[in-house]
Amino acid sequence: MEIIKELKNGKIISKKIKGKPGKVKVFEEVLSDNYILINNWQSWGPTKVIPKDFKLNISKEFLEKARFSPNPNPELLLDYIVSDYFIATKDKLYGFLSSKIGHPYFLIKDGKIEGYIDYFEEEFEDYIETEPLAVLNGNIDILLREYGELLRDYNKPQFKDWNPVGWSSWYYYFENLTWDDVLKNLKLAKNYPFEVFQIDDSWQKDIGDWQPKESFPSLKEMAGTIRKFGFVPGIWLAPFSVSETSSIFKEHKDWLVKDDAGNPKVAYQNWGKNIYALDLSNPDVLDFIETLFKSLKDSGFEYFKIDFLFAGAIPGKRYQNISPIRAYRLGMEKIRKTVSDNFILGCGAPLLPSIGYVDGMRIGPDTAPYYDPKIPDNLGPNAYSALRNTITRYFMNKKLWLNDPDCLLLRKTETNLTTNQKKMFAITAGMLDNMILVSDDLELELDDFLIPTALKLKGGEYFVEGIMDKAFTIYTKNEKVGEVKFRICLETEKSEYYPDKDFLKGKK
Ligand SMILES: OC[C@@]12C[C@@H]1[C@H](Oc1cc(F)cc(F)c1)[C@H](O)[C@@H](O)[C@H]2O
Repeated sequence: MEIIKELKNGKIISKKIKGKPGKVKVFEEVLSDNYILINNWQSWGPTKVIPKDFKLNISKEFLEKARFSPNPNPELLLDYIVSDYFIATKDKLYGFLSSKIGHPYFLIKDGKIEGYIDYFEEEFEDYIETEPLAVLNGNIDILLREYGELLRDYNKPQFKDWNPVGWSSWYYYFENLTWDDVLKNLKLAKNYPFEVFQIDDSWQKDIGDWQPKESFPSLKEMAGTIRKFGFVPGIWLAPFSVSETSSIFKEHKDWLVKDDAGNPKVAYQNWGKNIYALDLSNPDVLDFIETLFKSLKDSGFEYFKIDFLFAGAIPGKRYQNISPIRAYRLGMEKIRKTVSDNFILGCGAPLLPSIGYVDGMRIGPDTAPYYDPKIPDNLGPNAYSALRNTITRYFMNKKLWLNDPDCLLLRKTETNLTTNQKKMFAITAGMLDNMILVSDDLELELDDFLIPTALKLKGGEYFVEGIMDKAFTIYTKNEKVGEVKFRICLETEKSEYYPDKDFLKGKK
């Protein structure tokens, strides 16, 4: 039985289901255009415009390593154009309003847009209402903003109104960060308007063994030192991931998501290892998560970048026969409750299932010291695709969470980024009121005029026009700069801003 709620420019559809529905088809409509805006389920995946006959060219080798990173049903990517949560054309938007139990997605099949919700193996004794689907008609630029409002109003997320500015170690030091590097950058960071100083992947014994490795001090000393320099102590971890070499893997295989044969299931490969997923439906695992975050908080950390979160939502056998999405949200709820007054940045995270559990959300692939529109979207690092997602997912900002576009890389050496590419990123992130994080060795010479440039543009009302065109026009209005318009073409790297303002040109 279908439930329909009429809107001024469309409708919201849901239905009642029970039993073991598995993959439920809830919608289909002839595809009325040659170009579609598609979306990926998690932080690092693309939101982008493609022709309707686009070939994803996802290889089996890629899927062997990435596993569930690109999709909870990765095999679909071999045969179809898949779009998670929402899909659009220039005058229609089809968008699910939640992913609390099922995973909603679209396939392009035989010239049609088909909408599905995957409830995996979960069984429902009583009727449940399906994840609602909004079907909207109008100009896509307006519809995206409206979809963001519908998502906000349906999910009603609470998140901090603190829009952090800070430093992160990853994009210069990667896993080679030493404690001396931390101390050096802490001293230099005092010359910048940073509030947060975040240590990224490098400090830990192993993925799953969240104690400092020998060359780092205790967690208490790490956080205390950062605080002593006047910054909010931030730390990275991948809380739902367990590496094959970790003590958890050796001692608690019962805590892991299993395959049909009852063996631990590889969620993805990284760090040269097989990485497994914690079963968040298991009360003992939730106790582990609570103890972990309580100890990080008690050590003095106040900002948590929680990464590779998709691992918590992989399909497989669990302690309770609930959907992977429901299990994931149990884990996220536990983290949110344990560090409720601290800042949580989601990363590598399934987007809709994370609404309400994070304060900030990485909304694009990793940035990189290169900008290349020709690199195919494989969730890999690229300043071009990070900037593209910053624009195409702008409508989520300050409705669902604070958008984290990933870090500004401002160094003039050890990079292939031009000042113009850095400027495009900084101006866009500022105008769209995103989190502003820098990741460089602060001892290097930086195009650091872009930090006050971005900060001056923040805090306003904003809108993006031309989301499906070759060039975007970003509008911002705030009391510091008045009204600024920024026309940007990512492929040609041509951009113009109106009115011409000195601070945009590198004059302090
Ligand atoms: O291990 C630390 C690290 C790299 C990981 C993560 O970025 C990734 C992004 C990917 F697409 C794939 C992957 F394996 C990692 C995350 O997005 C980065 O910011 C940084 O924290």
